[in-house]
Amino acid sequence: MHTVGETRYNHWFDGLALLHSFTIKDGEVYYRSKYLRSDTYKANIEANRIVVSEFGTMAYPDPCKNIFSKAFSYLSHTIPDFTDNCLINIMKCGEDFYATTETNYIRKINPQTLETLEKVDYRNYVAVNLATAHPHYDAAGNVLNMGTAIMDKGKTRYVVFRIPAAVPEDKKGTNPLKHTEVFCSITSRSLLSPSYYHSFGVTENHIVFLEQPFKLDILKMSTAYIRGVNWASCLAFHKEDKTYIHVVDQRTRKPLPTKFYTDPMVVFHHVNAYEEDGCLLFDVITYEDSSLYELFYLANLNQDFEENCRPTSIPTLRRFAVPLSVDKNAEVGSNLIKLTSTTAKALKEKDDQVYCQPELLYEGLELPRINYARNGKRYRYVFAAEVQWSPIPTKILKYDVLTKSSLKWGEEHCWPAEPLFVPTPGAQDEDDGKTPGRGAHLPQSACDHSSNRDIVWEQCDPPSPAPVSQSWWKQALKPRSVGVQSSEFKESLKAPSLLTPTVS
Ligand SMILES: CC1=C(/C=C/C(C)=C/C=C/C(C)=C/C=O)C(C)(C)CCC1
Ligand SMILES: [Fe+2]
Repeated sequence: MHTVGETRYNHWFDGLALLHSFTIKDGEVYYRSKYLRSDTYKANIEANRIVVSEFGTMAYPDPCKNIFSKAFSYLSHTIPDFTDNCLINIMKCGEDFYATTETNYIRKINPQTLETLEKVDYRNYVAVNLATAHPHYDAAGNVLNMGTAIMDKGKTRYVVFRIPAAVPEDKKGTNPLKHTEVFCSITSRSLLSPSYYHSFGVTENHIVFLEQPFKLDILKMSTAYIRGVNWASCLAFHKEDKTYIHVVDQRTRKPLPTKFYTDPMVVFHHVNAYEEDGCLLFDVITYEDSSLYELFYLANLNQDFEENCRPTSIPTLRRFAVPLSVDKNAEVGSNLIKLTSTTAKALKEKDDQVYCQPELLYEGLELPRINYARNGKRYRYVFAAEVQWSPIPTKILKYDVLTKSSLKWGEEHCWPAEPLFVPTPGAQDEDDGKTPGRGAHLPQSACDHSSNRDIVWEQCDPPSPAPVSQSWWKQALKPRSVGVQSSEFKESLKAPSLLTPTVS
């Protein structure tokens, strides 16, 4: 919902959350939807205008009656209380389902009726101010998620936390969130400008976290209300910085000692990650800058995109490879990746640094999904929305990372959303997601050009060569300087705590 009364949100990531439910049964699909009755929704509807700030829209509570309450209402926002408009994803915790966004709030929902239930503040269970809407699950259903603890006990950290699927026998009936534990944490390079991240990767033994130069400016955030600017303006891409690749060993819960890094980039979605012959490979959708967020201002979306809003970088699937153990005596400049399955490189540098150069897999895709049974493992298929020079997808894509071929589906007057892969119960093949009885016995492979149930997949040309703007390789040739901790970082250590997460 992008308008409330006479007011209108500015950005696509602001709209009031709408829950969707699809039930696929006996060859039919049943659909229902309902607005999430968040506190934000209720306050807006009651005031008949937008009164709670979202990512791209700064809003103020009901007009204040007098100067004192006005001053109070500004001051009370010095520590921002974020929105509970959980518009990004659905998370399963034990038997419970939650609608999620990236703030400290999640909302329990009834998956059958789509009713909105309790509002949960992550900060009651783990000290985080923000958390991703893309948690991971292990085979037992335990949740692994990441959040940022801003200036907590003098430090800003990226915290990996685990919510168990089941509670201990003697605590039966209690909420699994009460048993949340910190799995590990990574100290942010900067106290006042931690990286923004939308997802992270896991393999069977490791966790991959990209500390990218797309950063939140905490000082800007803490003064955003007074300055009347939105949260989006507190995010900035620092093209002069590097992207640090943190790899945590799940067995020791400690980051690997080698400093892995790559060129500056922006990543929203990790597709998958896995281990192969002593290397960790991870596939991500990369951008050269943060222009994606600018594209999604509704004012831009109302115009003719192709004409006015060409993104400066298109979403590109890239594969990175990181060696899990680095020989200290390896020659500087040597490639530590000996795999034949990828052209991604990891170049040894001095001072325990390794520069990673990815392999380009495919250009023009977003909202990636996989068969989640393959998460953290070797896999073959990416299901995604195809996005070329317009952010509105018109096709879904099935990309085969092994053969590097792809199939596309599109139909006139159809605009696909994020494709969700639902495996056939008991399926053996990774891409077996067919409804039994409706062509389920046809062979399944990326080379299958034939009619796939009612869906006609179209075989596609191999990806076109990278356009000139995709300057990864050129940049890779430039000399790279070793990162130093900025004076801002040292200064910030003296600053008082602005956002203190609470744990009870
Ligand atoms: C409200 C709010 C935030 C919201 C972010 C959102 C809503 C991001 C959505 C991202 C999507 C949908 C990405 C898709 O690739 C921040 C910046 C975390 C911090 C400040 C408060
Ligand atoms: Fe996402």
